[in-house]
Amino acid sequence: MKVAVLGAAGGIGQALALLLKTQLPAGSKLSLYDIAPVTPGVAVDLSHIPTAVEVKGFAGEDPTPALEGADVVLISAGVARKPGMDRSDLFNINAGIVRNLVEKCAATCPKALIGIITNPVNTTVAIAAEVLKAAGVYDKNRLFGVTTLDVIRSETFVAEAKGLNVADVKVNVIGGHSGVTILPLLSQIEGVSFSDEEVAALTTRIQNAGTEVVEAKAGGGSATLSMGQAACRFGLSLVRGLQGEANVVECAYVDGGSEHADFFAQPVLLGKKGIEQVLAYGEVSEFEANARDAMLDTLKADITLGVDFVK
Ligand SMILES: NC(=O)c1ccc[n+]([C@@H]2O[C@H](COP(=O)([O-])OP(=O)(O)OC[C@H]3O[C@@H](n4cnc5c(N)ncnc54)[C@H](O)[C@@H]3O)[C@@H](O)[C@H]2O)c1
Ligand SMILES: O=C(O)C[C@H](O)C(=O)O
Repeated sequence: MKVAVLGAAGGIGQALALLLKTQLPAGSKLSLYDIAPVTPGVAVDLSHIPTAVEVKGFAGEDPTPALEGADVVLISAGVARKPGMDRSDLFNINAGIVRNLVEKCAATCPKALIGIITNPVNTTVAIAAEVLKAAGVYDKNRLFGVTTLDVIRSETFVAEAKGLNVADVKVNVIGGHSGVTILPLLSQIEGVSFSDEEVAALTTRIQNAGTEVVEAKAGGGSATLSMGQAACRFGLSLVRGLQGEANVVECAYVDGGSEHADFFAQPVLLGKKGIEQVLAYGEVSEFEANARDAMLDTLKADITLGVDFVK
């Protein structure tokens, strides 16, 4: 199994690469690419960790050597937010970066599963889909917006608020990955109940958690370590699915035939070809149904921006 990380010298990329080096199955290959010249050095550094995962690093303008034979490509290349910015403010720079990198994926590893981390995810995933379509290699079951950070934040915050063992808390997060488009389905969590005030406060905290980190880092970037962990969890789930493990389910932002929008985050069953089955997200409360319906204009506009960028 070969996993490529594009943007591997960045805050997320290095954390993710470290976690993958220590957690990918024995015999895997880890391929690191970034325009930053330090990238081969990041690979040398990681290669001294005693695990049976081979690491190679590539820098420069062309990611092709890093992508050859890749089964999974995780893309975190691009710029991150600073205080006062919205994720959509990253579009001008990151749209072109994602387009160019996905063009290379289409040419070099068209069957790879691609996970897009680069913001604004609601839009960059639509860009990736259009690029793959233009290259004639689009398979909606192989493209994912990585929204796992919203899931792990929800699980952490709920466990904290209710005094639960976080390992026992599972939360579906649907919609997209920005502001009101992030919708944790708190009503579905087993064994807990929330007041209306608690639901409103927790939902807002989860939706604003990225901003919480951006402000705490005070100009030094956005979430990198928690995102590294989230991307590692998601990447390992993709690998487990490819290896034929049963019942691997993650929420992700996908082209899953949703009635709500062309791309929508919801649970998916992962398998040997990527998405095996898009799963229903289940019953929602009145609060959640209203929040879901209220997000759709924003989500659809984000998607259209991405489609129009490529067309
Ligand atoms: N999906 C999520 O939940 C989530 C969470 C956190 C951050 N993000 C996003 O991830 C992205 C990366 O964040 P970060 O904190 O790692 O940023 P960072 O600035 O630390 O790292 C970005 C890396 O991308 C590299 N890069 C830039 N252009 C490139 C190109 N054309 N080809 C290859 N590499 C290139 C840079 O050299 C840098 O090493 C941002 O867009 C951020 O908003 C997404
Ligand atoms: O908030 C950001 O800009 C980064 C990321 O999308 C996050 O949710 O932490």
